[in-house]
Amino acid sequence: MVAARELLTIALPKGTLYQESVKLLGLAGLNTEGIKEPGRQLLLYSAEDVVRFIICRPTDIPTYVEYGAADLGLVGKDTIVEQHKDVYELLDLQFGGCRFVVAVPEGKETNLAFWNQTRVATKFPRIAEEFFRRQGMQMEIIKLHGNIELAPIVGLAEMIVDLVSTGRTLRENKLVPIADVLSSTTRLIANRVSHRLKNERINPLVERLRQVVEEAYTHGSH
Ligand SMILES: Nc1ncnc2c1ncn2[C@@H]1O[C@H](COP(=O)(O)OP(=O)(O)OP(=O)(O)O)[C@@H](O)[C@H]1O
Ligand SMILES: O=P(O)(O)OC[C@H]1O[C@H](OP(=O)(O)OP(=O)(O)O)[C@H](O)[C@@H]1O
Repeated sequence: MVAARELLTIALPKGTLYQESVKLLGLAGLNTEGIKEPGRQLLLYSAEDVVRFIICRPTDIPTYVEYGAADLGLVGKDTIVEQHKDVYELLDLQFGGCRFVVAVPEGKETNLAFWNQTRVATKFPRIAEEFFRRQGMQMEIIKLHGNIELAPIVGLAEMIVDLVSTGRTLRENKLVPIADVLSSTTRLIANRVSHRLKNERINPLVERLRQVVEEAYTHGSH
């Protein structure tokens, strides 16, 4: 008798990373028809694969995975570093690439050390704090939840630490990068217990994903 496959729960990030996450899982052999256009549904089930998908905010993915509400999750490295949750990072999926920079208004001093003991606005306070500690700088970190570029324009902070992808937002708000903080791509993370107990389900999927990513990378589709 063939043993029934254990249910695998995968947390997917809403937003920027969603479509590419679904595409990658599809290429790795999962039936993703039901999750391509999820509408307002937050929990979807693929009976064929014995997989359940949780659709949540990117910032919440490490929490779902740490507590085991999801066995696996796809999320940006930036979020993993910022959240510092106890999860196991399995694979670099190599899409959703972006970098974090320190930026100041155009025409202002570009030597980072000059800005010691000033205010920096960011959505990622831990990433910023660790960066400035390594630089030997003491900054007042102001946590915001979005539209970070506004802060130096209206005098809330002297500088920002924020994500740059195309560079358009910085340019349109007349800000220039003066230091690199972190590079980020999407990672596959696992709950530590699931990784041990559900290895028969997780390992083959990880291997298929690894092949898909390697092929995509070799053929330059990312
Ligand atoms: N141009 C980009 N803008 C935003 N995020 C990007 C971009 N390029 C890649 N990313 C990656 O996508 C992740 C999620 O970004 P997204 O904007 O979809 O979420 P969010 O609205 O910031 O969600 P939350 O508020 O839950 O963090 C980022 O943490 C980053 O790893
Ligand atoms: O270099 P670009 O391609 O212009 O992308 C960078 C922008 O994208 C992100 O913002 P997002 O749209 O996620 O909104 P937010 O500011 O509310 O986080 C980030 O915070 C920048 O503002």
